[in-house]
Amino acid sequence: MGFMGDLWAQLGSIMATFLFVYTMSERFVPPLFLAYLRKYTHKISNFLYPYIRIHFYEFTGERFFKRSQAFTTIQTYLSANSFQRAKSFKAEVVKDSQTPLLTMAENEETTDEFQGVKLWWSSSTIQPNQQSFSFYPTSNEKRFLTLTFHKRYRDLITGSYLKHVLDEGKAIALKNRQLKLYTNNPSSGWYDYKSTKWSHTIFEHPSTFETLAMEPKKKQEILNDLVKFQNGKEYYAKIGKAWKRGYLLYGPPGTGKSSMIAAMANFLNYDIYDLELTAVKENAELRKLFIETSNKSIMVIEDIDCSLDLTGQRKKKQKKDDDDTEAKDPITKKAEEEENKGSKVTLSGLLNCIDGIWSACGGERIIIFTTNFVDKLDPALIRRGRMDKHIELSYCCFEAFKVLAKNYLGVEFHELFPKIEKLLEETNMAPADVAENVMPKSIDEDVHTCLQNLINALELTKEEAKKKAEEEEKGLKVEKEKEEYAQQEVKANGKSGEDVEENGSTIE
Ligand SMILES: Nc1ncnc2c1ncn2[C@@H]1O[C@H](COP(=O)(O)OP(=O)(O)OP(=O)(O)O)[C@@H](O)[C@H]1O
Ligand SMILES: [Mg+2]
Repeated sequence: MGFMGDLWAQLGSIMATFLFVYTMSERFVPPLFLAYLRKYTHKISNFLYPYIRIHFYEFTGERFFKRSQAFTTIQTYLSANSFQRAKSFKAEVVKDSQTPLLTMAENEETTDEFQGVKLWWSSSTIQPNQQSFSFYPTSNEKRFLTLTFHKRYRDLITGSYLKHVLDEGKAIALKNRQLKLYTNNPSSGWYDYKSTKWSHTIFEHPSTFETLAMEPKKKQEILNDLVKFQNGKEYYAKIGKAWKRGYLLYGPPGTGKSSMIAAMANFLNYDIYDLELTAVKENAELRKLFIETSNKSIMVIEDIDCSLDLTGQRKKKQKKDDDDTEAKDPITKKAEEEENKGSKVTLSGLLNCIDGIWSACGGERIIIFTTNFVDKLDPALIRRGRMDKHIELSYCCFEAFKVLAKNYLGVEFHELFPKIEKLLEETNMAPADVAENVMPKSIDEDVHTCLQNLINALELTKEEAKKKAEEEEKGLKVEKEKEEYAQQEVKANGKSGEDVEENGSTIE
């Protein structure tokens, strides 16, 4: 840093002298001669300052909306490589609160070497023009990193070195990567350029595919699918398809849909974006949210059937058009206006984000919908190509129970297993309920007691289901009888009616 600082100070005064001479000459020297002078001034300044500088800003894009990935990656690279040379760092705690991650502090400089070539990196901040004085740092500071190198190495640096920095930075980031769980912020707070559309917290869900209770064959199939997707960069490029995949998880409550999403994130090492659709006001906002997501991520829309009236919206609109001609009373009108004030995200807006042109910004993304009622969804939403794989998570089978027994009780076999197997075949119980029944409730409960608790619960559920079925059958029987009775009455009345008519005509 000392070397560069001195060099620039000397160069500064030489440049100032040149500028002075140049300005004076503009007044007294003829234009032709001035053109020559300009050419040589440029050559001399190039000779005296033969360095190239490249700036990497923290926020890029129009109006600096988007956080630059290059900035973050370079920062990661520098934090790993400049520890010996820079003197001032900012510390940030990462994975499992082990050693903190150090990034170069503002206005700090460090050197790097690549294939025998020396380069300089510095970090700087531009303070915004402020009207009022404040003791506190402002949130509108613009940070950037500057790379300085001799122009002789232009090709080497812009070609190989920058690629090396970005690749290595990415690899380090992946190693230190801590999964994040993002949720969308209400759009009312989006308008500060630095404020983000997503808030995040550290994602530390313990669910994995080992702890997930389901048929081993089905589990393996899903794992294979995920691995194929993750390694499919070239394949997707070859077939001309955006590198993304949609999963629809459906099944009754407590069958492991959310647990499976967590297991997928842990398996793939992807962040989760939990999209709360009801907080999104319109399609344009939805698009902005999709753009702000990063690669290697899973976008989740839970309970899609409840999030929005996506299924009914098109029908409703049609109906509304029909109704428009009719006059509406003020109360109905007001209720409709209130309804429209909420989310205006439409089915086509959502479909457009999933597989329209917007989905092409970035790859390696998974989108997951969950629902308890698959039949309620619009077929357009879940057709293959959008939701490529439909996964049904169902009631607990014996294979799934064995996973739970191993996880919760540490047993792979027990004399009560055959009885449980039989009961599970005859009963519908969600894995969440099986898990709850199997879990020891106190330190005195041993494996046998826990399994017996499950058997009791299964027998109770079986009994209840039997009663319910009987009642339903009874209800159906009564309904049928009523219907038959009504039909007989109609028949009888019809006959007597005919008689009356006949009689009537005879009387006449
Ligand atoms: N297949 C499963 N394997 C392991 N644990 C499970 C499974 N299903 C449910 N559980 C347990 O039950 C709890 C609830 O499950 P989860 O939240 O994944 O269900 P869900 O299908 O998302 O339910 P909902 O439809 O109500 O959102 C989990 O915390 C987990 O402990
Ligand atoms: Mg769930």
